[in-house]
Amino acid sequence: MACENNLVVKQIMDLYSQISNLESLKPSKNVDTLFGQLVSTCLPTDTNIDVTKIHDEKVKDMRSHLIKLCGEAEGYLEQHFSTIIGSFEDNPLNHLHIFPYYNNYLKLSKLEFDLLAQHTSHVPTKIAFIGSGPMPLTSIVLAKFHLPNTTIHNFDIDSQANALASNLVSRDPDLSKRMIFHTTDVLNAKEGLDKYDVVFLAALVGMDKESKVKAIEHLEKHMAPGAVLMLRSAHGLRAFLYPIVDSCDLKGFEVLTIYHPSDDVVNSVVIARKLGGSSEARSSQIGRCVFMPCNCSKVHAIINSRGMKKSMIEEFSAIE
Ligand SMILES: C[S@@+](CC[C@H](N)C(=O)[O-])C[C@H]1O[C@@H](n2cnc3c(N)ncnc32)[C@H](O)[C@@H]1O
Repeated sequence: MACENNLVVKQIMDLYSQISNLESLKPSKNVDTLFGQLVSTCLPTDTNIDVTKIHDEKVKDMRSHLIKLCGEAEGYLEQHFSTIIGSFEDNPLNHLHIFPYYNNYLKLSKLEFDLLAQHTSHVPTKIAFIGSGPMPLTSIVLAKFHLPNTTIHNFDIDSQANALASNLVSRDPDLSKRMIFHTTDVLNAKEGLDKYDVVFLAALVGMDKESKVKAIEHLEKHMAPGAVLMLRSAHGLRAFLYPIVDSCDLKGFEVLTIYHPSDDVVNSVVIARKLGGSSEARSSQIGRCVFMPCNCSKVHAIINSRGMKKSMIEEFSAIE
């Protein structure tokens, strides 16, 4: 059936035409309602929509523009709430729950931490988060709840995002010391990238395939062999909201796991290891781990077995 005749795709296209006609994407009742409807329309995972198999140019063009609009709106939303939360007299980190998607970040960061723990034998001392934003919630949640002795270096192209973000953590006795901010385009971050055990690449860094692959190639060039790259991708209808990262985009890396949540965590998580690391680093993996999509944030590591239902797992191999 032609994709644009698909009822859900028609609903997404209708929401897209309303969103693309908005005067501004800054938070307002109308903007919040439309994006709330868009997210709930794209959340179901029981559809057979595969955006990579859409040939209808109109739908493909709509998707690439919609991803950009979502990214722009997400930036404004973070700016808006970071300004409010940062204005509290006491420690702003006591008020993070005011951010509408705070619970999603609690679940996404727990999922990413669980995946990291499945594939590494030691606690990372230094992490880089590329594209941290005005509300660097991934870094804050990881530092506060999962990695109490890790320093997180946050990179963002936007100096205002970093100013808002550093204000959020400035009055926290612990995170003010463990959260460092750098203003730079990821493509200009060279020296020092080989000092990180783990590098996260935000979903909004590289909003189309070409720029995503460019960022990944840059990181592959400058990361340490054996270091872990955590990326965010999308699957099914959710790929109308965020770009997809495929295994074939990760040349120079060994893709360890691609995990597609089936709850309200929108992003899929991709974890890969830069080739050339020590055998010790590789042996710290527990085989070719694959994960079954599940609602709970506890990730079930299942050693790959050919008998697994293909549709629920993706097998990985090193990409030279
Ligand atoms: C809105 S944040 C989302 C991340 C989210 N705050 C988190 O904690 O997971 C994404 C950020 O990526 C930044 N960004 C986009 N392209 C970038 C690039 N090429 N280099 C560095 N930062 C970039 C944007 O300025 C934006 O602030």
